[in-house]
Amino acid sequence: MSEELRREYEIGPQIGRGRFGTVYRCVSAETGEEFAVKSIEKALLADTIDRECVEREAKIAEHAAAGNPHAVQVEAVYEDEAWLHVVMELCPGPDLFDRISGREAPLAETEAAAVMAPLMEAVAVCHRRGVAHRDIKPDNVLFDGCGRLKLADFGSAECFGDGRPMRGLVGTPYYLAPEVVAGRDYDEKVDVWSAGVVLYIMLSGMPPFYGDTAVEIFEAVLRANLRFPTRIFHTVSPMAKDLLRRMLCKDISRRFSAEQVLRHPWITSGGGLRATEEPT
Ligand SMILES: Nc1ncnc2c1ncn2[C@@H]1O[C@H](COP(=O)(O)OP(=O)(O)OP(=O)(O)O)[C@@H](O)[C@H]1O
Repeated sequence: MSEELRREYEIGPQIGRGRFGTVYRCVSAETGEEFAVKSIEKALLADTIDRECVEREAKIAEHAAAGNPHAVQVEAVYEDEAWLHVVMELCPGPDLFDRISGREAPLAETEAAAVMAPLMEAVAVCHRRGVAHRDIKPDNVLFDGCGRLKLADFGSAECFGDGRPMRGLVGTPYYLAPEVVAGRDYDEKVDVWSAGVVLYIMLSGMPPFYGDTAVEIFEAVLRANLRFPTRIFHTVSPMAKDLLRRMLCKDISRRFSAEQVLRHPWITSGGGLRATEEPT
C-alpha cells in the first residue's frame, strides 16, 4: 500500500472485494474518524482499459458525490505508480440487498418510500451534474453509521450532456432498461428504470422481469410487460402502482425523470396514501 496512505490512515480489516479492488476499514490518524478505503493494485489490472476504468471511477465518484447528501462521499484519493486508493465515507450497515433478502415479507410502502426518496435524490443530483450511474441495484445502496442511505459504486457511471447519447451493455441483467438491452443509444433515464425495478422488488419481493438465464431475463426486459399479480399486489396502493408504471415505462419520452419521481405524490406523501386514493 502507498506510504502516504499508511501515514495518514491506520488500515483495519477487509470489509469487501470488488471487481478491481479490496475495501478495508481505516481510521484517520489525525481525527480518529473511521472511513472505508478501496485499494487497487495496478499490477493486477489486466490492461490499460481496466486502468482507465478505475481512474475514471474515482474521478466520476468525486464529481457526482461531492455535496450530494445521499451518495458515498470521497474523502481523498492517493495514487502512485503501484496503487490507487480511494478513501470514502464508511457505510458499515447491511446494504439494501441484505435488508430486502433477509426478510419474510415485502417492505411496507412507508419503508419503501423511505428508501426511494433519498435514492432518487441521489440520482437526481447525479443527473443534474451530467452523470448517469448505470448500475442502480440494491447491492449498491448502502447505509452510513446513522442509517442514512448512500448510493455507492460509480464503477459503471458515465458522463452525458450536450445531447450526447450513451451506448453499451452496462449494468446488471434484472435492472437493465430495455433500450440498453436492445443495444440502442440511451440517456440518463436508464437509472429511473433501474430504480423502478428496485421499487418493484421492495414492494413485492420479486423482480418485475425475470428468467432463469441472462438471455431469458433480457427477453423479459425487452417485452417490458409490467404486471402486478393480484396475489402479491392486492395490498399495494394504486398510487405506488402508478409510480411504478411511470418509472418502468418502455417509452423513454413518457418515462419519468428523476425529478418527476421526486414530485410524485407517493414519494411526497412518504408512501402513506390510502389504497383508495387515485393519483392526481
Ligand atoms: N463506503 C463503503 N463502506 C463500507 N463498505 C463498502 C463501501 N464501499 C464498498 N463497500 C463494500 O465493499 C464491497 C466491494 O465494493 P466495490 O465498490 O469495490 O465493488 P462492487 O460494489 O462489488 O462492484 P464492482 O463490481 O464494480 O467492483 C461492496 O460490496 C461493499 O460491501
